[in-house]
Amino acid sequence: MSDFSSERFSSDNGLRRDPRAEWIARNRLHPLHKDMLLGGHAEVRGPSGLLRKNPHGVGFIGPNGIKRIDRINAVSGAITGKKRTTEVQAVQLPLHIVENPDFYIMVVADMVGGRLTGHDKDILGLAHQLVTEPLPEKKSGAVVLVCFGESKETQFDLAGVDRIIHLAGGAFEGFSPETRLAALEQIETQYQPKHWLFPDSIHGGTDLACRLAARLGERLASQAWQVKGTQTISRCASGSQDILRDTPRILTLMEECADAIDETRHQALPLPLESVAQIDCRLLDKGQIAVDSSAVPLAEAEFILSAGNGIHNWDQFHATAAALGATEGASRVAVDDGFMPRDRQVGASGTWVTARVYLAVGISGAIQHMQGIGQCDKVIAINTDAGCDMVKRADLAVIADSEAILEELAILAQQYALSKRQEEKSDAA
Ligand SMILES: Cc1cc2nc3c(=O)[nH]c(=O)nc-3n(C[C@H](O)[C@H](O)[C@H](O)COP(=O)(O)OP(=O)(O)OC[C@H]3O[C@@H](n4cnc5c(N)ncnc54)[C@H](O)[C@@H]3O)c2cc1C
Repeated sequence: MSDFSSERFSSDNGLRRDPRAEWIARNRLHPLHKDMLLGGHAEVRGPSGLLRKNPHGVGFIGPNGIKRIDRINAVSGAITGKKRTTEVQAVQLPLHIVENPDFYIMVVADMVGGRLTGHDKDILGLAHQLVTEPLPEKKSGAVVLVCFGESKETQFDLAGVDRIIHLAGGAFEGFSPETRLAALEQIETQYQPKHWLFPDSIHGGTDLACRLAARLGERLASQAWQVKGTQTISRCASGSQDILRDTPRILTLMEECADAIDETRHQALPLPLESVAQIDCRLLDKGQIAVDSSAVPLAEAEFILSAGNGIHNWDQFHATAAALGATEGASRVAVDDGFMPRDRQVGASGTWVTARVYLAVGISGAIQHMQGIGQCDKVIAINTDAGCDMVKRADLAVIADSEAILEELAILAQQYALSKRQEEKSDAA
């Protein structure tokens, strides 16, 4: 593997130029050109011997003093995969340390599908605004994430989590508001948080916030979208009016109430919690039931089958999505051509998705599309072009005609469903 340094030291410690590295840096079409830029080389010595600054390179410090980091998965992801981006961020961002916090702000996250949602991240951003608000005495606060059930999140540190209380295990899985409330009461007793922040959402945030407020005998602010110190603005009258009120201790917050954290890393240290009291639950979660996958909003879908310009048989695409139980997505071209509705568009000008599996069929991987799938766990590409950006980004790629692969997929899904039904029948017998 080549060493991409354009400068080397000679035996007498004088600076020696590497003409090959300089040539690669100048030649955009060279296969190693992008690796060189991503290697953190913000400066390259030009042919005249002058140092040339590369404003697009990771690590370049702009005129405003801000260091450029690789924040979108699309560019680096297309070349080196998602992991590379994570590494770059982890190295570049300064660590925010809270030694001995005087107070805590609790953020109770929805964690849909076991990962922080965009909504959760906005609230973590708002929690940091509340922490840094000027206080009469010089006090330091920490943002604590409280989350329940299985977690698949790997980037708590990048989302602004100073401390974390993670309650997993049978009692906290699924719909378990009574045990979760008992845990929140325990946290209240142990840490007396300055604020409790919840997502104003149908995923459990609003429900849990109302239960906690009722249990503590406090009034909460619901649908809050701006919190400025002692004053909070909440939406009311079906979203047609705002009301200004004093900031209470418990708030349910709307999406985009603040910017998510993206300039710092945080410690995400576990915060100890004494054992939660056993309670007799009157609610019993008997598991999930199948829903119509086509009715699931894209932003919440766990498994997306996405169609691009490489789909030529749309009936087959819809049938395969139904057989796989996948939510349908699309590239902008598929939407603009009228094959898919606008609310199914994935990407910069569509929906940013966070699926566990994103299956891109006949999608080339334009930057605008890649921006929308940056948070997906696993990307699978089906494409006839082995060199396209979607194939480079994908964790698994199938280089073949979309129609042939979708046909096989539909057959396999039907066979699986049939064998499941037969198993159930024999179990019942
Ligand atoms: C301001 C702006 C905003 C935009 N926002 C978005 C956005 O939000 N979302 C978005 O998606 N785009 C967006 N775009 C458009 C984007 O730039 C691309 O044009 C678009 O994503 C391309 O869609 P595509 O990959 O489906 O089509 P194409 O680029 O045409 O790619 C089709 C792919 O299908 C493959 N293919 C062809 N035939 C087959 C076959 N039989 N089997 C398998 N594979 C096949 C080809 O190899 C190719 O890779 C935006 C553009 C602009 C300018």
